[in-house]
Amino acid sequence: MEDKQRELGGKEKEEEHAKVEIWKYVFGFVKVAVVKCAIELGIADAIESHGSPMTLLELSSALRCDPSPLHRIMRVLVHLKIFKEKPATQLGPKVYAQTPLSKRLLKSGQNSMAALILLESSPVMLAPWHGLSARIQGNIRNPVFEEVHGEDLWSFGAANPDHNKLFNEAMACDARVNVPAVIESCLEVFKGIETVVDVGGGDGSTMRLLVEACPWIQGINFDLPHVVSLAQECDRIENVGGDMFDCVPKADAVIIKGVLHDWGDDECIRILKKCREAIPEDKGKVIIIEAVIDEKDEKGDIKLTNVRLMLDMVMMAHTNTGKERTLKEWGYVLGEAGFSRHTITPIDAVPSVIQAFP
Ligand SMILES: C[S@@+](CC[C@H](N)C(=O)[O-])C[C@H]1O[C@@H](n2cnc3c(N)ncnc32)[C@H](O)[C@@H]1O
Repeated sequence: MEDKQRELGGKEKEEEHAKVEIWKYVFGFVKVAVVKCAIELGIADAIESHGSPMTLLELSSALRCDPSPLHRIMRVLVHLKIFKEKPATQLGPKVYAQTPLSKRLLKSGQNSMAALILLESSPVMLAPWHGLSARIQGNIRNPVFEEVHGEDLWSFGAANPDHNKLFNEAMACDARVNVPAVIESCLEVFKGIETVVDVGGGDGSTMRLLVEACPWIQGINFDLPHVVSLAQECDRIENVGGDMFDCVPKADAVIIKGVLHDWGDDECIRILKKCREAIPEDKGKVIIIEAVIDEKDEKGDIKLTNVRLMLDMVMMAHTNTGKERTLKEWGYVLGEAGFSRHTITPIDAVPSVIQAFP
C-alpha cells in the first residue's frame, strides 16, 4: 500500500516536472536569440566601458536604442541571471551590473565566447538543423550542411570570407578556454619537444597560447590556405597553408585539436596516418585534444557530458561525417592508423588529452 502511494507520488511529481519542463523546449531557441541580441547590441561591452553598473537610461543612451524594448530584453537577461539587477535606492534608480556570465558576452577578451555564440546562431549554421530528422531517416542524399548550402563547411568557408572570419574567431574562443586547461593539467606533455605542428590550427590561437606557455617550443600553424591567410604573424610560429589529407609538415610532435571530430572514421584514419608520417618514429607523438564520450557517465561530470553530447549533434548538423567518439572508438581509429599505444588524460574541460605514439 505504502509502495503504491510512493509510486503514485513519484508519478505526480514527474507529471508536475514535465508540465513546466516542456516549456524549455517550446521556447528553447529564445535563450539563444536573446543572448545573440545582447552581443549584437553590445550590452556587456557598454557596461564594461562605463566601468560601473548602468541605469536603463544610461544604457539606452550608450546603445542608442529605445529604453522600452531594452527594458524587456534586460528583464529576461536578468531573469536568466546573465546580468544582475541592483534595486533602486533612495539615491537613485535600479542599475544593471555584469556577472561572470555576461562578461563572456564581451566582444573581445580572454573569456569572450561572443564569436562562438554568433557563429552557432548565424543563419548559415542554424539552417542545417532543420534537416536533422531527414538526415537520420535517410531522406536526403547529402549531409545536411551540404544539402542546404550546396557544399561542405570547409568549401563554404573558402568561398565566403565573412563566414570564414567568424568561424575562425569562434574557434579562437574555444582555444582560449581549452588550451589553458590543457597546459594547466598536462604541461609535462610538451616537455622535451622542440617543434610542434598544429594540424587544422585555424587562426593560430592554439599555437600562440602554446608557445607562450612553453618558451622552448617552435611552432607551425598548419591549416587550409584561406584559413592561415587570416593568422597573425607571431615570433616562433610559422604559418603554413596546405591540405592535411596530402601531407603534414614535419615536427617532433603534432597537436590536433577539434579537427578529428569533424570527420568519419575512414578520413580520421587517413589524417592520423599523415600525422604519424610527420613525426619521428622513435620519439614522436600526436597530441589529440578532443572530447571522449562517456556513455555510462562514469566520471559523473554530467554538465560536461551534456556539452559533449550537444557537440556530437553539432557534428551531425554541420559536418559530413563527423562525430564525437567513445574510448573504444578512439582506440579503433588510432589502432587502424598504426599507432602502437595511446593514453587518454581527462582534464577539467570538455576535451581530454589523448597522446598517441608510433
Ligand atoms: C573545428 S576547426 C578547429 C580549429 C582549431 N584547431 C581549434 O580547435 O580551435 C577545424 C579546422 O580544420 C581545418 N581543416 C579542414 N579541412 C582541412 C584540411 N583538408 N587540411 C587542413 N586543415 C583543414 C579547418 O579549416 C579548421 O580550421
